[in-house]
Amino acid sequence: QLQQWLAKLRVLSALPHPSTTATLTGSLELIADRDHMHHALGRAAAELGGLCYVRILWQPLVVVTDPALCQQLLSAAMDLPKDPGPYHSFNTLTSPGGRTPNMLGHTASHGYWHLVRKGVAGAFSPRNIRGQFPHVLRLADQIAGILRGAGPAAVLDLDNLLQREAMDVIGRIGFQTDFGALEAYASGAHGGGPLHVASVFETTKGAALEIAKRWSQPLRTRVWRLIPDARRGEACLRAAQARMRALLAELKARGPPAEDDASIAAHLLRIRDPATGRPLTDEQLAGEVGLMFFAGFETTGHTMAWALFLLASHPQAAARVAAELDEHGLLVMPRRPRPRQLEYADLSKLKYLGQVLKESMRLVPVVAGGTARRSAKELTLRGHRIPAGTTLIVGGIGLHLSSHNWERADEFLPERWEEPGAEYWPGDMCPARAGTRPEGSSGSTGASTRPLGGDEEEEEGDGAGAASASGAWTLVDSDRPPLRFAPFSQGPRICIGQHLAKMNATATLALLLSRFTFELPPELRGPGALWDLQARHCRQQRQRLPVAVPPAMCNEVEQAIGRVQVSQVSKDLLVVVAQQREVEALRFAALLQQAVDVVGHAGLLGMAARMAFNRIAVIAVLLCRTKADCLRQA
Ligand code: HEM
Repeated sequence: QLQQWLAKLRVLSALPHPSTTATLTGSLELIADRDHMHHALGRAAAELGGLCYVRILWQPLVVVTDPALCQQLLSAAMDLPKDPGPYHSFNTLTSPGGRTPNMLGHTASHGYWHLVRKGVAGAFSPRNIRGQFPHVLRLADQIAGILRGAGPAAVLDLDNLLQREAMDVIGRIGFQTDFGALEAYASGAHGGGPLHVASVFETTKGAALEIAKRWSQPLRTRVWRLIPDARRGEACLRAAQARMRALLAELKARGPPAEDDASIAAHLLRIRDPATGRPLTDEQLAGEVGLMFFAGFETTGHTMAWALFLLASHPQAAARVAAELDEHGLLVMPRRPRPRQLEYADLSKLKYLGQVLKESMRLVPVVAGGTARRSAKELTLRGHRIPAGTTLIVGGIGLHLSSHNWERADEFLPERWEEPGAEYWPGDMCPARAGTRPEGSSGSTGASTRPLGGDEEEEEGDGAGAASASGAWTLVDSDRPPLRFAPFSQGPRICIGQHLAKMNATATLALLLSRFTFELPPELRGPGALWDLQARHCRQQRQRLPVAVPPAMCNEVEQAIGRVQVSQVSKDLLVVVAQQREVEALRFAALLQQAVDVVGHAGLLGMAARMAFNRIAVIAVLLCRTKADCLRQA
């Protein structure tokens, strides 16, 4: 095995790779700094090109951000299976031990996956999503009520609120169930924060966070019994699985779904295996119920939070959104205190808001890791050999932030979307197509570019390579120009919830931005602010309303603060550091704590390690302070 592994590394090292690959850790630093991971991966893609090789610890990865290769690898024609490794932990969200893979984690794009994908496609059709618009509006209105009710002096966590809203939307549309996540917030049942009270939202967040930690800490799954934080994470996972089973029991207790029931649950319960006529087993159903729930709420919530953050840091763009809302009679103004109600048809008319949403999804794609694939056969890509069994990371953040794919790649420029076909790789950047710039949006078949709110044709499924209304498969048109914008991925395994996510995000942002303006505190303005920790201020029209939004993408602060709270070590000090953006100290302390947790719970040196940790954490914090007033607080 060692020989095979070394041989694989030798073959892969013919690909462009980072010059600073350490013998033991490889290029770990690329992902170790999670707050700046976006920049690091974007830079790596720009430096190394669209096809490169990186090793993270012992794991060799081929990272593909060349749009033409991404299109080819993710096409239905190529049918490249998913790599089971990265998806295993996601399966554990919905099934004990990850034994029953859900649709997302199914490696092959046929058989079970095809059955389920086709079976639920109707629930996500544009017509069905359009019918759910009033529910979304009601929930968005509930957030507005919370912002208003909190008053000008309150500090709110917008990212948390928006995730709650997305969760309630899925509860309503998916399962005709009220998860009450926003209600819990409004009634104060959320306690001191997302890690404290075991409501549906907190349990689910805790479970999702545990999965994220398992991704970034490979040994965690093996030693979880030794780490109190991991034990708590495991408890959240089990609680989340139990909730999914309880939800399924509730759904089944309602009896067979009515004919006109268009919910995701009804679609799942109607699925029959064509060969045996049997429905999905309870294990499979619980997995799919859980998947819909998990895949949709954090992604959509964070996406909305990032759009608000970017607008808050780009007042000119925010002013253009306000002008557009005003033009459509939707903006709250002194002369128009009660504007007309937002309608579904407005969503496609709010062109600039759509551009803002696209640009923030380009700049901060919440599924930053793209999709992981693994070929059973050796592949040849751009003349390079890729040995069988190599993990390929396709698309994701590098696709969106590489200067090979975009001009001024890391700037927030909603205006770039005014150009028709901006989502396609232009001919002059694309070696294989020099001079063949795509002709505007008319040729668009990319599902992620589909307009909202118009009179769309009914579409069962998802565009490129998706199941059509008849269930037949359309192959990706090989003449289609490659996409350089794919926040929902592409090909047959493209996100099934994209229409729902876009409708929810556009409607919620339109409603909130028609009533509030969001503003950053002065210390967070400036070019580097996007990539730093965020404590935000939001201004209600004519009155100040500070709102704190934690970093949506990586949960770094949430994790770090969570750990600090767990051990009661220097908690206040570290929270102050987090607020002041001295991330390094926080990360250092969190790392130390992880080490201490392992040692401490092995029963050896526990006390001594903890005492040492206290001291080192305090020193680290003091060393990292830059401002005199923070020193005083410390
Ligand atoms: C802004 C919000 C969202 C983003 C950015 C997003 C992104 C993605 C991406 C990139 C994938 C492919 C992942 C991979 O191949 O590893 C995916 C798959 C998936 N998403 Fe989403 N998603 C969002 C919202 C939703 C919602 C609201 C739902 C459902 C309620 C959902 C359900 C799914 C499912 C079931 C899959 C698996 C599809 C398959 O394998 O056939 N997503 N999503």
